[in-house]
Amino acid sequence: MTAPIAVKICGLRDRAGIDAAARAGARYVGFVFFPKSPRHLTLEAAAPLAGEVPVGVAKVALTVNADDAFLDALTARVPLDMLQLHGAESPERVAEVKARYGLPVMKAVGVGEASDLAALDLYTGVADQLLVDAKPPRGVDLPGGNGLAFDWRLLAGVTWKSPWMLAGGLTPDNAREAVARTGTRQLDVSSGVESAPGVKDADLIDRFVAAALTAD
Ligand SMILES: O=C(O)c1ccccc1N[C@@H]1O[C@H](COP(=O)(O)O)[C@@H](O)[C@H]1O
Repeated sequence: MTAPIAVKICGLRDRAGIDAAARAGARYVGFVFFPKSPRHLTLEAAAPLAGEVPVGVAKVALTVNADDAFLDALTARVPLDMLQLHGAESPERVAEVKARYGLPVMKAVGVGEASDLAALDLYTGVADQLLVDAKPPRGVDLPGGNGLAFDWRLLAGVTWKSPWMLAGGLTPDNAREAVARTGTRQLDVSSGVESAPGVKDADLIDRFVAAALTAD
């Protein structure tokens, strides 16, 4: 049986964004803990926000090469359902984080060309989920959240044993095409549902989720 399509809205920073994502039918909401990002949240800001997320919507914390001290503080203060590791974390580090915090881990891998896909195999069976994102262009500081897509044709005929999400440059206008071209059952979006960097737009969130959920 084909899994139903699930949507993650990442980079939420306020109650209005959480409400919009939950109302639209998102399955996951993401909070970014990376100071260089326009979507960065402090632990102090994130804790009450995470507490507002309705039951049934998974709260995902995105970190980039975070050390144990930060993850200890994050997991102690913010109620979470999943950790998203979006840096250069090795498979060993993913396994360590999973064991230490007892939370499911999603590992992001940047894809720009066919040879990048091999890295995803290293995390299959180690991470609970894979996140197949666009590789950032050279010189760009953010490892994700750049609103750029990769060539989805690279995924033709590719499958992984672990559940996976597609990310990178998704928008309300290309969500259906992304599902059709890649066969993904999970979509992760940030920039494509914003009116400005870090500012989520309820109408775009609505349109994105509606497009994704009716993509079949
Ligand atoms: O959103 C960010 O600011 C961010 C910062 C650091 C790492 C990842 C980040 N976002 C993730 O990137 C992808 C794609 O985002 P976009 O839709 O292309 O803007 C997504 O997984 C976000 O969770």
